[in-house]
Amino acid sequence: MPDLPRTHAILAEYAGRPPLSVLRGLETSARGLTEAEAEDRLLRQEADAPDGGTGRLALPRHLAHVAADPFVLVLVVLSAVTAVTRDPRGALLIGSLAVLSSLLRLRQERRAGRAAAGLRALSTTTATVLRRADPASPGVEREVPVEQVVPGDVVRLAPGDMVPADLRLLSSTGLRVDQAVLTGESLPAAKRAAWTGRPVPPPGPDAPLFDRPELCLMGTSVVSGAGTAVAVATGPRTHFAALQRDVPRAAPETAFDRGVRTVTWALVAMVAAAVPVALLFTEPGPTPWSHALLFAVSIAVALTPEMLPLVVTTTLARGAAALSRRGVIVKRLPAVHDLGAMDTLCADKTGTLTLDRLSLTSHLDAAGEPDDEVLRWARLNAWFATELVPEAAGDTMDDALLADAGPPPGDVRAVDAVPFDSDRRRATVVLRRDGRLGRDLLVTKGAVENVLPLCDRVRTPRPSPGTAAARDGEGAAARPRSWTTAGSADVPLTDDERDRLAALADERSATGERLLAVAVADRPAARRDYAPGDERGLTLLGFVGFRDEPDPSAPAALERLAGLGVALVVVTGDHPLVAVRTCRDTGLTPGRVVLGAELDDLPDAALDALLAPKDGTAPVFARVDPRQKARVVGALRRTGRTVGFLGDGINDAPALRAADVGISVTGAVDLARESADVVLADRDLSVLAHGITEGRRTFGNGVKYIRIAVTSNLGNVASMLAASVLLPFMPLLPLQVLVQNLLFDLSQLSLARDRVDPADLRGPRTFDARELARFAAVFGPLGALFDLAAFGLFWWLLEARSGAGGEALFHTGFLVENLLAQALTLLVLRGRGRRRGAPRAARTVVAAACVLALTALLLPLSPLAGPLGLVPLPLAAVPVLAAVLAGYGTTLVIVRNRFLRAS
Ligand SMILES: Nc1ncnc2c1ncn2[C@@H]1O[C@H](COP(=O)(O)OP(=O)(O)OP(=O)(O)O)[C@@H](O)[C@H]1O
Repeated sequence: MPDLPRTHAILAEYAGRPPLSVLRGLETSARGLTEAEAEDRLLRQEADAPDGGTGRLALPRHLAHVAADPFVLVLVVLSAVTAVTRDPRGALLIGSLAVLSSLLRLRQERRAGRAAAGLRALSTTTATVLRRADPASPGVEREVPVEQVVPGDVVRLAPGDMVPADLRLLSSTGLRVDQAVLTGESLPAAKRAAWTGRPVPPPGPDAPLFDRPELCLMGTSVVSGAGTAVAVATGPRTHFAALQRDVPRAAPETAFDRGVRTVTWALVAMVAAAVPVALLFTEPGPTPWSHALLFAVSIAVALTPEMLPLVVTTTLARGAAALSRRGVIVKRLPAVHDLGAMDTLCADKTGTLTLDRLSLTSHLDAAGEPDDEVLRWARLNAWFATELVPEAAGDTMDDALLADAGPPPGDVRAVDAVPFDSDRRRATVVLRRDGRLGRDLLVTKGAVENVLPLCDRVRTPRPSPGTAAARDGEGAAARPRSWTTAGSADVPLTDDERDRLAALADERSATGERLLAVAVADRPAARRDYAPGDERGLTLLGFVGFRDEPDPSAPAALERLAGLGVALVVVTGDHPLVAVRTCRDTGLTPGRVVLGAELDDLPDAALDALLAPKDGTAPVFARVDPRQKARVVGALRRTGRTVGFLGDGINDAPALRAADVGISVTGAVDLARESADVVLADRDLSVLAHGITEGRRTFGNGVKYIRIAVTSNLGNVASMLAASVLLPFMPLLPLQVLVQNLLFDLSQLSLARDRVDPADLRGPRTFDARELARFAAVFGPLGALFDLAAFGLFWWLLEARSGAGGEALFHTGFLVENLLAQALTLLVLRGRGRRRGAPRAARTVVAAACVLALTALLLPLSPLAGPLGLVPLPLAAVPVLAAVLAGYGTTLVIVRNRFLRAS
């Protein structure tokens, strides 16, 4: 794969050349590649990819990764030490354990990987390319998965698109690209294809490529405007891929990662402490030094829940599969858990609290009276904005404006646009009309606060508006009566008038109406591209109003979320009064309303204080831009919350990435879906509630495994250490410790399929290392106590003191008792008990416990008994085992119930 200087050189070569020369160099045309050429290039591209284009780890590399696991390495070392101590059979068995556990993990991870890839494929990002059936045919737009874009493809860019390759622009309108992934710069950069006719010097080897206006690099995304470009480099050959290889960036840590890290470190500390303690305990007496070391290391292994990665992957994969059946696609497996851990959901209001079906409700002049003229200008703006930038952002408003409108008059055309974006909250088109040589007319519509300050004149109301227009018979999209803004009707905008207009807008917003201001400016035609700086000196014409009805299902869904312990924080780009009204209409009690502009002046500490939960209300953030949305999410996380962000727009992407779990919807723009961890088939809060419950179920079973494994291992190790002090020989051979550990771990894999107590689904759940420690501190010693009781009984009853045969008997008795006790532990500690309303254990768990118990009883009679150093138990052992286990089972249930009552 090319390195960074090489990708730089390839792009630099194409950057300075005229478009035609670029197309020739890539052996393509402005009408795109033919299907056959594209297929040919794709085959070559896939053959070239290190993973064969699957995106998954190749088998040998995956195997190497699994084999490098610390626990496997410990087993390998143990096997080597055993071989050195002249026990080849033991060495072979330990070696087989290493191979078995690696293969098991490999199989499970590949299965989970396949399932996750399948789920990701359900929400793939696509690119729009031009392809031709044959060289003579015209280019036709086709949506293809991003991985199928090949060099030479002509790509169309629209707002919300991820740039699918390294591209050289051929044409563009108001294109602005977010390059934060490459530059860290949050403000979008303007891109243009402009070719001056003279070759531009290519960028030097140190000049950053993202500075070049004619290059759009993979990894960046389109914020506004449109463009057509040709792909120069794709996939692993892009500048972004080379950059990643050079400086791999760690993904931000999620709630799930944090939890696993805490538990893992706690266990590593315990293991590290166990080895010297075990050595200390085994040193005296006749035990050879090498055996003592072996025993110490096997104790360390016994303490480690080595199946943790496997159990976690299995439970998550099962959770993800269950979610996909309910229309929730998980793109990153740990997001299943993060969904369950979420305690705060940030969402905008459109489509979450409202139906997202905007309808046009009013068109008013500056006095607040109905005026068709205003509607005509607003429609011209919407029509041409959509024409120039086909998938323009904020198109729900444009759609509503154009719903019953015909085409604009034939003598009007758009020459340029400064497209909508969430920072400016307005859209401008530049129109020319036949016969008006040398004049451009700017038509701007946008949020009242973002348009009014750009106006210095206002068109005064006309008498009996609407009637004249109706008589024109030109239809709603016809040319407005007065094309120029000059004339007696336009007067300078005074401060008093500004205040009055703002008050008028507030009054209507308070009813929930979403208002856009409409303004125009007549100028001498410009000979360059228009930019946001040209939106000034406008004449305000009036307003258009829309309504987005509250979603009738929202109150019930919000109640369900509240019942699950998830608080909603509304974060919207809309007007504060509209936001408050919508909250009230859906049964939410809005707390303090914070505007985006206020947010910028608020230091972190003040923001954190503002976010602290107060009297059941949550603050509402209104008129916030994309960066401010992300800041709110970051602040919530800082205050210890686990935050989900639900959004579908370009303006939501930074917040989706900043959240613990970014949630988007199938119909969202590519950028939003790409930035999300979870994609919902429908933007429906009750679907999300299902997702949260499933996440908690998954988490609940993972936690069960960790609790039971840590507790039981801790108990075992304690009893073995105690026994090694009391006995003149090791209580279990190292190999026996490992076999016992492996059998128990295998049985615990069944927990991935267990039922979960309803109590565990009620609130947000995260790993709680302290709770885990308390649990282990109570149940670990309890297990050890009964193990020691079994020792005592075996000691006297089996007369284990008498010679080597006695040792083997003791080992066998201890191993069998231990495994049977673990089967009981599995069944008892998995839940809260039937009397507390907990569901019965799943059949798989019961079966696993039975298999474990049967294996324990049959192992000493099997052919494996010899290599494992086991002997058949005498009949006298049966009552001992029965008494100890009956006592253990009963005590375990009693203590569990007490423990649960106390916690
Ligand atoms: N097509 C458009 N043309 C002009 N102005 C628009 C257009 N779409 C939206 N606006 C203005 O920009 C504001 C912010 O829009 P943005 O898309 O950031 O958030 P929103 O859709 O209003 O709110 P929400 O966050 O609830 O989805 C809108 O409230 C509106 O005033």
